[in-house]
Amino acid sequence: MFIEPSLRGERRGWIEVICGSMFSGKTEELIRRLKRVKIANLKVEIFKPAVDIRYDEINIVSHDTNAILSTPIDNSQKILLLAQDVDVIGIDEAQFFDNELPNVCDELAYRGIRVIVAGLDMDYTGKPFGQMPFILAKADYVTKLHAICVVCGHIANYSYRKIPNDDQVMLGATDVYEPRCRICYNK
Ligand SMILES: Nc1ncnc2c1ncn2[C@@H]1O[C@H](COP(=O)(O)OP(=O)(O)O)[C@@H](O)[C@H]1O
Ligand SMILES: Cc1cn([C@H]2C[C@H](O)[C@@H](COP(=O)(O)O)O2)c(=O)[nH]c1=O
Ligand SMILES: [Zn+2]
Repeated sequence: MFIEPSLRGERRGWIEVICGSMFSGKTEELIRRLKRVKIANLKVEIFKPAVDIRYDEINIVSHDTNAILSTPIDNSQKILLLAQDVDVIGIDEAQFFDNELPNVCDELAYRGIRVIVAGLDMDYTGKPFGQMPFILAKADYVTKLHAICVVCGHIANYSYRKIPNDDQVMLGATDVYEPRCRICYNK
């Protein structure tokens, strides 16, 4: 389990990334960390891409229906504007953000802010998704989570798309995707 360094005392920012396949628990882990931030009475702002309306337009919602309030935004630069006087920033579904997100995360960390980013490391074809590889490269801490393969029960790190559609972005949950291990994904 990730144990957070203290934000008390000398002000130092950093970037944490939570990645993995769909259903691996990224959103639950993000919510867990953000709830602890609130318990510590630190000031937090939480963002998600406005396109992510799968379960809710405003809240971040996990597959297990855990939820936390967020601000939907259509441009990563808005995070810099809205991050005045905060201690911690949370960002979900980072793979959907624009190319500036890695620089935005860097800038926030240099301002002394703890930045927690959750997102898919790979798309349904197994390719790195959006800006995630660049944020992973810049991260101070990386947590890679795994789902359970629905075919064989081993750990899964691929998101298998069940529906024929070549678009990289296709919102959905169990209606469209299932987590699979390396072997079952390639069958
Ligand atoms: N095949 C699976 N493997 C693991 N968890 C699953 C699976 N199918 C459904 N779940 C549920 O998904 C939850 C994780 O949801 P969530 O945090 O939203 O994941 P992610 O953000 O990585 O897609 C688990 O706690 C579990 O209840
Ligand atoms: C693999 C893959 C996923 N998506 C979409 C499907 C969901 O709406 C999100 C991922 O949500 P989760 O919190 O990780 O379960 O991304 C996509 O658009 N393209 C893909 O290749
Ligand atoms: Zn498998």
